[in-house]
Amino acid sequence: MTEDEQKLAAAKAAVEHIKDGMVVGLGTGSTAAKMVDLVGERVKNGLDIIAVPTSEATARQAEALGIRVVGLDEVSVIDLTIDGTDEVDPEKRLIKGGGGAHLREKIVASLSDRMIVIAENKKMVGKLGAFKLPVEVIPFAAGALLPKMEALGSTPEIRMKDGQPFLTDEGNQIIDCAFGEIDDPEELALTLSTTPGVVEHGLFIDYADLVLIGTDDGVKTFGG
Ligand SMILES: O=C(CO)[C@H](O)[C@H](O)COP(=O)(O)O
Repeated sequence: MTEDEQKLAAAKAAVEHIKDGMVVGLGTGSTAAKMVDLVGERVKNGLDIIAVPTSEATARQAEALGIRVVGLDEVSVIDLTIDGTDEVDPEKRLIKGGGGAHLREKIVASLSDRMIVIAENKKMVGKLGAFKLPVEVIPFAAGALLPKMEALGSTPEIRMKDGQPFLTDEGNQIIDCAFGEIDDPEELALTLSTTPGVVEHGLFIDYADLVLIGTDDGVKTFGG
């Protein structure tokens, strides 16, 4: 199975959890995009749901597929959010934000009754940190935060796009922090969350309920 096929298999398994009447959070990224396509097919076949997208890109995709999209202020509860990940460890802790959408993704996930994470096999890791941890910061503080990220044990770099700092949907910048291995994700998450200028980091701890991993031997699940 190619990585794309593994992503699709995980996305298919996740979409089966969506039922009529649900408010569904739609993640961001290439795996989430496959899931959104599948949701679009089900909507065309009569599925009645409301969707809360986690990025402008996902909103555009969902709208083009005829999925009813609303903002957070229009729903009182999100029943289920389905999103991709950059890494997931055996305790269902995640690194997200490779696509730069982790701020909205975390807000939507935090307001959801349930989060299903979908990914291809290589995203499953024993220890988080090989993927550079994305840290969203306000542009005013970006340069000043680089030494702080270094002091935490990482090699930080400001994410660039077309020769300019990459800007998130909220107009912030991202510092990608290469840790190699993160020994204590909870402690790092707390430190980052209490650092002035940091808007949100890509560590998702206690967010994922069910993880669906596409593998050559079918979709592996852990959690519930
Ligand atoms: O967190 C994310 C975006 O901010 C994505 O879910 C993550 O980067 C995985 O993306 P992909 O499915 O393209 O590998």
